[in-house]
Amino acid sequence: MTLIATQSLTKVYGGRVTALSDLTLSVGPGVVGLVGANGAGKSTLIKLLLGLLAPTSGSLRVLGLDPTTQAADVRKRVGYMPENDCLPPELSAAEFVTHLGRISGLPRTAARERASEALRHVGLYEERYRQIGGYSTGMKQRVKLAQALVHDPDLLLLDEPTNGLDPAGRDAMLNLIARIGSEFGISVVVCSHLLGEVERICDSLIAIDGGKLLRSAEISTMTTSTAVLAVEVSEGTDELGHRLAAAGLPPTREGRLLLVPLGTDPDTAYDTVLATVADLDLPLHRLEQRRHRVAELFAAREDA
Ligand SMILES: Nc1ncnc2c1ncn2[C@@H]1O[C@H](COP(=O)(O)OP(=O)(O)OP(=O)(O)O)[C@@H](O)[C@H]1O
Repeated sequence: MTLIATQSLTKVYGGRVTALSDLTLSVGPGVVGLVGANGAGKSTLIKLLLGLLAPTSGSLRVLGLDPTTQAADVRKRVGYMPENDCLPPELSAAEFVTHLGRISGLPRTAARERASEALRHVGLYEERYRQIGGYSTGMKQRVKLAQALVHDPDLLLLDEPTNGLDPAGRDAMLNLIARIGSEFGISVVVCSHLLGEVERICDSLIAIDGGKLLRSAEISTMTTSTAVLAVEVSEGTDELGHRLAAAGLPPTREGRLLLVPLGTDPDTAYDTVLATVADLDLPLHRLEQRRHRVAELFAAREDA
């Protein structure tokens, strides 16, 4: 099932600044990380998906709808958490989220109930009648998340939800987003300039750079295909390296470790390593499987 599809999507601001260039991508259900450096074009893409901006050229679909001509329908089914602080300090969270529920078309009582529910989900139920102006940054981010959830959307677009949070606050926010994805079955696109931060909660990643698609893939395929076996022997490291290379498993050296690519048949590779160590009668000190972190894969690609 495709939730978001873009075809050669291009956005040029004021005839001069190309924010997105010929972007073609397809997003399925789950928690999807949209990562890229500041200025990569993430916010622009989100605004196009919501119909807040019109593309310069190309086309896009969100839940099968065209945001350029069906923006109101898109926004009924999509929740949006903007990057910037946009909260009225004098209102309570309950008033504000109820108000946005009303704007989304909910009747008064339903809006109030849904607002309480959304604020409960984000952990602000107890504090919901306090003025937002007195909230911490973490609490304000949660109010922004609650207002995106109030109308029970099918898809959430979250623009830098961890902005301004300390490490503990970032962790809590990411856990909350992961929970929304798994418990409520809502698909989530979460924008971040910190790849290492979002990768742990995402099912797939889309990386953009300078408005162009860098890479789009499921996290599992990115990590498993590049797993390595780290082998450390107390002596005979060079000899073991040569023998493994001759056996079709050329390792790379990292200090005292040999990193052996496990490739597409990890069981056979594992057996070959063990057999070679035994054959050479070397004292095996360490043998562990390592997964690359996704950030390392992107870095490796950029170096290539
Ligand atoms: N309204 C605008 N007018 C002109 N240029 C713009 C406008 N909005 C964004 N840009 C430019 O478009 C490019 C992409 O910006 P965008 O905000 O989409 O990136 P981003 O990846 O979301 O970055 P950030 O995380 O810093 O917001 C940048 O060069 C930015 O300066």
